[in-house]
Amino acid sequence: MQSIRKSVCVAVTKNFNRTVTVNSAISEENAQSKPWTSIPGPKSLPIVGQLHHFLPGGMLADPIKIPEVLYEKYGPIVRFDGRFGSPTLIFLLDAEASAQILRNENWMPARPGFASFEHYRKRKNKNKPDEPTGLLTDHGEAWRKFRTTVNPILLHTKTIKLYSKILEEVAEDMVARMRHLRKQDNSIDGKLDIEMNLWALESIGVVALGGRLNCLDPNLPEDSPARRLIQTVHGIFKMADKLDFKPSLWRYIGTPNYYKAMKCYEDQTNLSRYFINQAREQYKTKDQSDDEKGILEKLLEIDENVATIMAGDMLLAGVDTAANTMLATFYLLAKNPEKQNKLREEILSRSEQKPYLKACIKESLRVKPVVAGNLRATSKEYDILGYRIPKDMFVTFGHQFLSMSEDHFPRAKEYIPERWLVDKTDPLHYRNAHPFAYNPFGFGVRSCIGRRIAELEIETFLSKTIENFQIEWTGGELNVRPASLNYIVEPFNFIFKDV
Ligand code: HEM
Repeated sequence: MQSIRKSVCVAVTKNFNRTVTVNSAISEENAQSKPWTSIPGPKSLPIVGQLHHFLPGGMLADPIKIPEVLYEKYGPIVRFDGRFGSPTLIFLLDAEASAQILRNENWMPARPGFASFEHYRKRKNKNKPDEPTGLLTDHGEAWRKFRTTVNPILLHTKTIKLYSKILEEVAEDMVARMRHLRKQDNSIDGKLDIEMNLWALESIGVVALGGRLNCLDPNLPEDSPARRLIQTVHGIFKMADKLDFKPSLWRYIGTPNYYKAMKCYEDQTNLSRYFINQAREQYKTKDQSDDEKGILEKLLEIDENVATIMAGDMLLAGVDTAANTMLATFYLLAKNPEKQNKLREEILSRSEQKPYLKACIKESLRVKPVVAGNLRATSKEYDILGYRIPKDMFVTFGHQFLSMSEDHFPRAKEYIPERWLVDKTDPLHYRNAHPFAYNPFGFGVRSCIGRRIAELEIETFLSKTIENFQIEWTGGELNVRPASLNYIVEPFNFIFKDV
């Protein structure tokens, strides 16, 4: 008899029987579980596969409703067949089943999702195949080695705290810029998403490179490197969606989108190198003690290549994520003026601790997370919810669906920062939810390395905004365009009144 490592969970949610078993080998007991090909999912047609469901009139035409529609129709596990090189995906909408895979994949987790970017970086490295390409695109031992090098510096609280003052200056400059852009009716002239991108790039720029990029200069030209870098960041997430998830023939032939993507990746690499080289020139004139040294300086002392790649990846991963979280938080506070007033009271009290501020941001990431789901490629076979999932299968965890579910968070659709503060006797207490129902920064050793940085940036800027402006929303629902990230799009019906 084989020795089998196994954990089993049985529960009933809605009408679906749930069983989760994780095995390194299949036992007689769970040989009953069905093959992954029997997992229910939208019907495939010859050639087009499941594409027609996403077209106007199709059941998945509204991207925001996809998880709800899938859950109602198929239950907590759904299969999407791959076509033309796009991977087959198993969509998990169950917290316990997600926990089973994420916990078991936590030794050296593989997060697919940037295959075409990885292809670009590996092709660029073809004469040095052993060189790393970075946390977003490396897997296995290469990823582990890179992450082990950067973790002690990027996750060091004292190092992150070094940036508090300069991030406050960035926030003050952004508030001044918003005042400058305000029209007579207190709305902002121009596109608020671009403005938030400029703030996010300036903020992550000071952390990644140790100096100001001057993105908030009122005379910043339209073709400035900062604005071009922002465009390439949007491009990378857009291309990941088009080439790496949707059906595309780029793996077999050079499609027009393939060439577009390669150009975008090249531009992003060159633009971030431009900023990194500028920062390195400035270091030459600085004489700093070890305590004052920032992330780039410390990484440069360890490994020049790792330092350059990490700085570039921060300028990539830290822009759209922080900008869209900011926009979502503005909206939720504008729609909930009593919460906004409570937050302002805490900020104006000048108290050192700001629990309500932190709770407001946590709640925004629950209600309107910028990353709706996460991904892993399985490193072994699993028995999940009665199905056998093979090794190397792509599994998506629908974390936004779970964090908005009444099964985990009472009054789930409401914005209630208090749920992160009340004690455990209160039904709203966040710990009543399954721990894997709320994962906005991912899970485990592969979770977001920029989490503390993002939190500090957002807390600093949100404080300054709420201190200076009463934010209102003048109508309609907020428009969210889900893609690789949840993008908040026009119209931006915000009013920023002086407090
Ligand atoms: C609100 C802001 C942000 C959110 C919600 C967010 C969310 C995430 C999520 C969900 C992941 C995947 C984790 C996993 O696979 O388990 C991730 C990975 C990552 N994030 Fe963030 N992120 C944010 C901001 C940032 C910032 C500011 C940086 C810059 C340092 C950053 C850098 C990264 C990197 C480099 C990875 C890949 C980590 C790895 O694979 O080892 N993120 N982020």
